[in-house]
Amino acid sequence: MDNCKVIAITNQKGGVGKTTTTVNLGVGLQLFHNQKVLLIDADPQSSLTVALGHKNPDAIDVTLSTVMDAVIEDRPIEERTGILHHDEGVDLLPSNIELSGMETGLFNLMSREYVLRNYIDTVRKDYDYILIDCMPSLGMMTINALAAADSVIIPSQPSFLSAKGLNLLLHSISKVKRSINPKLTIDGILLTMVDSRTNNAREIIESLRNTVGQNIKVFDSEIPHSVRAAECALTGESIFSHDKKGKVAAAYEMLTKEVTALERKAHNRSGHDWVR
Ligand SMILES: Nc1ncnc2c1ncn2[C@@H]1O[C@H](COP(=O)(O)OP(=O)(O)OP(=O)(O)O)[C@@H](O)[C@H]1O
Repeated sequence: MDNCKVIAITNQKGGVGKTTTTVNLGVGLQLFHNQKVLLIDADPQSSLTVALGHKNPDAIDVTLSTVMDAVIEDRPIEERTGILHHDEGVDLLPSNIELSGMETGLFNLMSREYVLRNYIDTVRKDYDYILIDCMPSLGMMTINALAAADSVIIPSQPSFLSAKGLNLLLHSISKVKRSINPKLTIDGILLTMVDSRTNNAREIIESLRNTVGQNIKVFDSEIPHSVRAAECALTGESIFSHDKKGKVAAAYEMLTKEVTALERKAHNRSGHDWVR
């Protein structure tokens, strides 16, 4: 057994802060908790790859689709194939447009849900955390991410957290849990781009915490809306480099504490079970 935790950062809605959360949670886990982190870009749009400074993903030869292809073809994967190192101490498995062809090809395979998981099994011994930045859909790549993950973090803007959207996502998660990955859990919903200047922002959040929060953890950390966060993707760095004293950096640092605390709880619980 290794100690690696694989987290899928997912929401079928686009533009809710999945990529920004993947970058800043990942770099924050390295920076504040000294964790070894791999970030996987599971979206052919490649926003994570771009956000970590690779302005032209299509020029990258070896990507997630290369290693998934090797799994499908049953070819051996050499250590660190395709993995790039970022200056801020995290590793990245990039993606580019080739991943969209891969997603279509998966449909004809027998064990199509397990391709990413089989790849991750070959690298998880090297990391404490693997974060998967999912694409904004509930298609086969996202199913692969959920099949490979130990848990899920759902970023959402408070005003976009519709009951319908959330139910759809929870339905997919529970389907994957039932049929292919019984250990899958939900770490929580992360409220992003919170704009405290709008009059009713607090009311919406309080009402969410009282309703959705009854069934699913809503992280205490709330990521504020800030132009400094949006700038990061353009400069290829995390908020901790770009604006380390700002409110977004503080919020993501707090999220790293909540996420690592979840691990300690799970650890204590399993120790307890073992004692019993
Ligand atoms: N806290 C924030 N404040 C202001 N802008 C933000 C914040 N977080 C993210 N953004 C910006 O909002 C946009 C969407 O964010 P991001 O790319 O992280 O979302 P996403 O869910 O990954 O999108 P997609 O579904 O397209 O992959 C980006 O332009 C990003 O820079």
